[in-house]
Amino acid sequence: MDKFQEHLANYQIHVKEDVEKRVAFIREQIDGPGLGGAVVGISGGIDSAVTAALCVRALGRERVIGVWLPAYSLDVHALDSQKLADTIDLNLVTIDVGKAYDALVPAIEGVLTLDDKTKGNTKARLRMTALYAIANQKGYLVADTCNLSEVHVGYMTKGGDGLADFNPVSSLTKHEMRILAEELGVPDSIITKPPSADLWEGQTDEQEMGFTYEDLDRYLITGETRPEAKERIDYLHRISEHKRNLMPGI
Ligand SMILES: Nc1ncnc2c1ncn2[C@@H]1O[C@H](COP(=O)(O)OP(=O)(O)OC[C@H]2O[C@@H]([n+]3cccc(C(=O)O)c3)[C@H](O)[C@@H]2O)[C@@H](O)[C@H]1O
Ligand SMILES: Nc1ncnc2c1ncn2[C@@H]1O[C@H](COP(=O)(O)OP(=O)(O)OP(=O)(O)O)[C@@H](O)[C@H]1O
Ligand SMILES: [Mg+2]
Repeated sequence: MDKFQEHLANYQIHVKEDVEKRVAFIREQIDGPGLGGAVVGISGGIDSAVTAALCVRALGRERVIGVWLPAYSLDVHALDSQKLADTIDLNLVTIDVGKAYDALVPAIEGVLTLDDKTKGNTKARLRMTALYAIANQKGYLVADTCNLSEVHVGYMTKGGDGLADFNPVSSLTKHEMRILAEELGVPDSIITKPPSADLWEGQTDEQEMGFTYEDLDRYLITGETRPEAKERIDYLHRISEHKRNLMPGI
């Protein structure tokens, strides 16, 4: 077993304690300021599944709202979101942001043409708007789902999935998320699905980032990885500093 595998095996041994630590953190975030509960965007992917499962464990079904927010999203993700809700007893609602997207994009394109990435980021920022409307109205907090691997390279939309009120998974690499997902009873189809932002057709995280989660997580856990991957990870980390330290001011 190499250093990376040893680290993951050790995480597996301590995963139950880790669940308790994260559940306590969520209770502190919500009950500390006397708030009502948490709202989580549910995409059918593993990061939101783990985040929602932790929130339900911490707060109970009545104080967590999961929101499926389709905008030309794939059916497979809708099915997985429902499967997750049935499995972890999550109160799941749907808000279609497709119509808002269809109205907003042509209005912006009256000024300038948007490429697929910018349009995709616009979807993510519309989702943020819907989640905050719920949190605002109910006195809830928005849960962030970005894991350590994504945050390290800035693989999230600024003001979209990169904006929330607290994050119960921010110290976990993607590989640790998979171990935690199994512990929390997240359905297998969600755990084994290739990670995707689903912001445009055919998008996958690893293809867009230009390295694998194994390359990235090995680097985060051991400090070493393939030289070509290291160069690109360091580059993405450098240019995404502004997403980890929001709004410098003077
Ligand atoms: N140096 C700087 N200082 C301060 N602000 C700076 C900046 N450079 C750019 N910015 C600002 O940041 C903006 C660019 O950031 P942003 O809007 O995020 O856009 P960008 O980083 O170009 O794209 C977001 C990336 O995250 C991926 N993503 C998004 C959502 C979910 C997931 C997923 O894993 O599921 C992945 C998406 O596929 C894409 O590759 C610029 O328009 C500018 O406003
Ligand atoms: N269709 C959607 N409905 C609701 N929330 C969404 C949707 N798409 C994305 N999100 C939100 O944006 C977050 C970021 O997406 P991301 O793809 O990184 O995570 P994920 O889908 O949970 O896991 P994975 O990385 O394995 O795809 C999601 O966790 C979720 O909170
Ligand atoms: Mg996803």
